[in-house]
Amino acid sequence: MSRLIVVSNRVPDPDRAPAGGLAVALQAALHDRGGIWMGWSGKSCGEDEPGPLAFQQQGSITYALSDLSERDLSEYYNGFANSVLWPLCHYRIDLTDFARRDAQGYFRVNRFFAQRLLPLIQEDDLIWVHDYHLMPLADELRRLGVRNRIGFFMHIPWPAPDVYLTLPMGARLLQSMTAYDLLGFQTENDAANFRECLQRGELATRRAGETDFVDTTGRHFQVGTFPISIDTGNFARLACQGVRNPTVRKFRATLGEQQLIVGVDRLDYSKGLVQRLNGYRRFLETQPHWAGHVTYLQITPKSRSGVHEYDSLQREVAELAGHIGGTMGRLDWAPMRYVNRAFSQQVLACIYRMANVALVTPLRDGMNLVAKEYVAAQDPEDPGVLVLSRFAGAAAELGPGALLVNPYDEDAIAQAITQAVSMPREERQRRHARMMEGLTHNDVFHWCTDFLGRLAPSQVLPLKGPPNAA
Ligand SMILES: O=P(O)(O)OC[C@H]1O[C@H](O[C@H]2O[C@H](CO)[C@@H](O)[C@H](O)[C@H]2O)[C@H](O)[C@@H](O)[C@@H]1O
Ligand SMILES: O=c1ccn([C@@H]2O[C@H](COP(=O)(O)OP(=O)(O)O)[C@@H](O)[C@H]2O)c(=O)[nH]1
Repeated sequence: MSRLIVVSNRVPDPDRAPAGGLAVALQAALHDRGGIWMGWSGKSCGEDEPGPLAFQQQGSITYALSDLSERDLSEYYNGFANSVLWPLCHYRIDLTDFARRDAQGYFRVNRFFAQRLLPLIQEDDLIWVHDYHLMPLADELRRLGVRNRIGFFMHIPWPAPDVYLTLPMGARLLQSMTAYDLLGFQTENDAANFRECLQRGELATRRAGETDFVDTTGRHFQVGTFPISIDTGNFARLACQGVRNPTVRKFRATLGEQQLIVGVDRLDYSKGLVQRLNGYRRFLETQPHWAGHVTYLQITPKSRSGVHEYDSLQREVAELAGHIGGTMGRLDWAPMRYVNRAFSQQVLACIYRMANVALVTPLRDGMNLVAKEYVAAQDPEDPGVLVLSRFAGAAAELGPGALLVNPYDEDAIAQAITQAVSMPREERQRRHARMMEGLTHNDVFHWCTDFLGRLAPSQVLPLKGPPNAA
C-alpha cells in the first residue's frame, strides 16, 4: 500500500489527542499507511521569511509544518481565502473583498507549499489536499513535475455557476483544479455546481456518466460526492461517559426542570446566528407560556478575528443576546446564555445529550458536523430534536429525521422550536432512529476509505477506526 500525504492549511497539534472526526480519520489513514501531514504551523514569522519546515514524528506519521509571514497570512489566509473564497462559496457576494494583491499572495503561498512538499514526495505516494485554501496546489505540483495521484476535498459549498463566475481570476483558479485526479464535494448539489462551472468555462468535457471528465489537454479526472461525517461510535460513547465531568454536572444543576435548547457554532456570518436568535425571541413572544420552562445555550467560540466582518459580527450577536436577556428575562429566569469560548468534545457531547433541542441553522454550510454530533450523542430512548437548516450539507442525509427550516425565516425557526419542545417521545424516537441509521453506516472512516478508494482503487483497505480501537 502506498504512503499517504495529507496537505491542509490547519494541521492538528501533533502533541495532543486529535479533536474532531476529521483529524481522527485522517490520522487513522496516515497511521495505517505511514505518511506525512503537511500544512501551516499556526504561527507567524512576522516580517521574516519562513524558516525550514519543522518535522515532528508520531509513530508512522510525520508532521511537516511551515510558519507563514505576516504578509502571507494577510494576503493568503485573511485575504483571498477568508475574505473572498469563503464569502463567495457561502453565497455572500456582497461580502467578498477582492484585491488582486491578495489573489497573487494566495497563488504565491500555494506555490511555496508545493516547493516545500516536493522533496518529501516519493514515487507512488498518494496526495490528498484539503479545502479552499489550497485549490491550486496540484497545479503547482504538476508544474514541478509531480505525476502522483492527487485528490482534493472541498469542505465548504461550491456555489452556483452565476455566483462563482463573479470571481475575478475565477477561470484561472478553476482551470488549475483540473490538475487533480479526483475532486470531492460534500453534496450532489456542490458537485453539480462544480461540473457546470467546468462545462460553462469550456475547461473540460464530460465522458460517459456523471463523474468522469477530460480536460483540454486530454487528462482524465473525476468529480464525486463524499459527504464527510464523524466518528459516530466514539461520539456516542463520549456522550454516555460525560455525566461524571464536574463542569457538566454543575451546568446540569443550573437547569432544574427547564428544557435545554443548544446551538454550537464558530462565530461566523455563515452560521445564521442573528436570524436564529431573532427566531428564538419570536418563539418566546408567540409562546409566552414557555417562559421559565426553556433555556437557550449558544456556544460560540470566536474565529478569524483578523477579518473585519467577524469583528463586527461579534458585537452584533453579543448585543442581540443581551437584548433578549434584557427584554424577555425575569428576576428568576434568564432566557439565554451566550458563551464565547470553546469546549472540549467531551463536554460538548454531554451538553448535546442533555439538550432537548439543537438549533443548527446556518445560512449555508459545507456539511456542519455539529448536526451529526448532536444526533450521535442522543439517548435513543429519549432523544432530542434537531432543527436543521435546509442549506446545510448535513440536510441531504439528516433531512428525513430533522425539522428542516429556511434559516432566513425567523417565524419558521420559531415554529420549529415550538414543534420541537412539544414533540411526543415516540415521534422523537422515530426521527432519531432514521438519522442514526445513516450516521452509523456513513461515519468518518467510511468517508475516508471511500475517497481514497476512488483515488487509488487498486490499493485501499477499509479503515475500521482509530489506531488504538479494538
Ligand atoms: O481554520 P479556521 O479558519 O479557524 O476555520 C475552521 C474550519 O472551518 C471550515 O469547516 C468546514 O469543514 C467542515 C468539515 O468538513 C464542515 O462540516 C463545515 O461545514 C465547513 O465549514 C473550513 O472548511 C476548515 O478548513 C477550517 O479549518
Ligand atoms: O466549543 C467548541 C465548538 C465547536 N467544536 C467543534 O468544532 C467542529 C465544528 O465543525 P462544523 O462542521 O460544525 O463547522 P465549522 O466550524 O467547521 O464550519 C465540531 O466538530 C465541533 O464539535 C468544539 O470542539 N468545541
